[in-house]
Amino acid sequence: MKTLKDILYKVSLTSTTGNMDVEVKDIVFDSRKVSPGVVFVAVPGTRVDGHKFVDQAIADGAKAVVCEKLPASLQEGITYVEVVNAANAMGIMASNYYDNPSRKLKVVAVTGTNGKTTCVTLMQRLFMAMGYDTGMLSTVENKINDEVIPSTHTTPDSVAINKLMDDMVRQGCTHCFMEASSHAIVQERMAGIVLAGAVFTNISHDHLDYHGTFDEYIKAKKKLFDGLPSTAFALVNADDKRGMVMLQNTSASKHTYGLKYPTDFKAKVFSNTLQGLELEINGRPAWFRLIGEFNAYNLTAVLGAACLLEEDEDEVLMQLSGLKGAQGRFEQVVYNEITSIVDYAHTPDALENVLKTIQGVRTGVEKVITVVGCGGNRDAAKRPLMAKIAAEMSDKVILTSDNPRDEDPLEILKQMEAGVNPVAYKKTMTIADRKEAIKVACMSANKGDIILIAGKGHENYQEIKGEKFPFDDLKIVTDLMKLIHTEK
Ligand SMILES: CC(=O)N[C@H]1[C@@H](OP(=O)(O)OP(=O)(O)OC[C@H]2O[C@@H](n3ccc(=O)[nH]c3=O)[C@H](O)[C@@H]2O)O[C@H](CO)[C@@H](O)[C@@H]1O[C@H](C)C(=O)N[C@@H](C)C(=O)N[C@H](CCC(=O)O)C(=O)O
Ligand SMILES: Nc1ncnc2c1ncn2[C@@H]1O[C@H](COP(=O)(O)OP(=O)(O)OP(=O)(O)O)[C@@H](O)[C@H]1O
Ligand SMILES: N[C@H](CCC[C@H](N)C(=O)O)C(=O)O
Ligand SMILES: [Mg+2]
Repeated sequence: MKTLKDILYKVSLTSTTGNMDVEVKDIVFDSRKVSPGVVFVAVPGTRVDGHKFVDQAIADGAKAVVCEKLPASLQEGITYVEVVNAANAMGIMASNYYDNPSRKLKVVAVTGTNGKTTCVTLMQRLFMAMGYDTGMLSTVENKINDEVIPSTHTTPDSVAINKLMDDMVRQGCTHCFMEASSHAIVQERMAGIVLAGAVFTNISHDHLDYHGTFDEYIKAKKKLFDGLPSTAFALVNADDKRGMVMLQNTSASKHTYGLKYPTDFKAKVFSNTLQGLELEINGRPAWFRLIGEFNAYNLTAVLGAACLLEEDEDEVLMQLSGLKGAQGRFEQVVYNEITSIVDYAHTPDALENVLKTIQGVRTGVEKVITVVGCGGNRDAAKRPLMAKIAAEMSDKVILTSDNPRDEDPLEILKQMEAGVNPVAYKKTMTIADRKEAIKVACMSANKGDIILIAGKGHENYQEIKGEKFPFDDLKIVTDLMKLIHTEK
């Protein structure tokens, strides 16, 4: 078992009081999960300050406390460690506790507003297809080879990341592909993780509720690149205005990908249909099962990362060509010649891209019917924008609920409606009940039409006031289509 001194290696300390040789049973940052013998780390949060729970943690058996501010009175027999940044210290401690598993793997992190899950899913499947044992940390699921470990966040907390990576090492994995959300970067969930590479997909409007300004949001993404070691690669989308910004202060080797400018990894779209994408990628023609120009970016990023990990380009392209996209990303069900698409587009940029793709592949006079909502307790500024885009780019729009959480669904919908241009009122309606909204979309569709159900993708719940009720867009639309469109 490791001692407190062992796991504090490389943490910036302000002061220590008590026995540093105390054995550590676990690292815990939630007082409600404390058991005897653990180290409790007090982290200032967005709702409460973890320092408030130090006494509770000790009462429940914590042997040591790591904090940014010492309590007014210290208890006998407890070790107190004062640090500059508790979340950062916790990441380093977690890495030490698990013997730095990220150093035993090639870890590639993908950041950006959209495309992270798609990229890491493709990367993990690609490396599995090429014969490697690999792990993945993503929004949809965490994986160690084929074993699925349910995911609670896009990027787990630092203790969970290290535990998962330790399991990956134990199971013989050589690579781990992970999403780096901006929340995780700001909250130091990846402190102590050694990366072999980082990829930037794009940045657009999201999470301003959390970051405050767009500049702060950009800074959060950039921090990932600023912290890369010189042994790592940094691969960025050169077509995104902020791609080069990410490279400004990195010590890593710098690489670009894109569709528009000369880049290290470059693609051109030959054709884009509901069956797949035909690209010229790094000068070679190749066919892929994914749909939409945005996926041409994702595929090029994946090709780039694999080449920078020194894989053979021909082999990569051959394997990549056979792969399916991630669950809930442009998933299609065709019933009675009506195509229903479930997609996780939950930002204005993603919604616009998906609708552009649909507009690009429609062949005739068929209608595009969009069902979309915006999450509660999340960035409110995207609500009118998403409704505006949906109304402008569809023939019929049904605004509905998407995880209202603690907010009033009707209030969220009012904010969405405010973005709809009056000329589009006629084709827009609001139905708060998401199942009812999908049903009306199915009833309005005729042969050839395309229904887009956006925002929830793989999610199998609707979160209302702290409770998650079962809800699965794909299953609901499939059942409703059969019910409504089976010819009698
Ligand atoms: C806004 C946000 O990111 N919150 C995360 C944050 O919680 P918080 O700062 O609100 O914590 P808090 O409730 O204020 O508590 C502060 C500290 O006191 C501790 N505490 C609290 C209560 C108590 O009784 N005892 C106790 O010890 C808490 O464990 C915590 O350490 O730290 C927690 C522990 O790591 C996270 O679980 C939590 O994620 C919440 C659930 C969440 O919804 N996060 C989302 C926004 C998120 O992280 N999303 C990104 C993806 C976004 C994207 O699409 O790009 C993700 O990576 O998943
Ligand atoms: N490269 C891209 N550029 C723009 N939009 C994209 C891109 N890739 C995917 N999208 C759109 O964004 C949606 C979310 O994609 P994905 O889940 O891969 O992103 P993510 O970054 O992991 O999102 P999250 O932050 O919620 O985890 C997709 O359903 C699709 O509509
Ligand atoms: N990772 C994103 C997912 C949003 C998905 C959407 N369905 C919602 O609930 O708002 C978030 O937590 O903001
Ligand atoms: Mg994701």
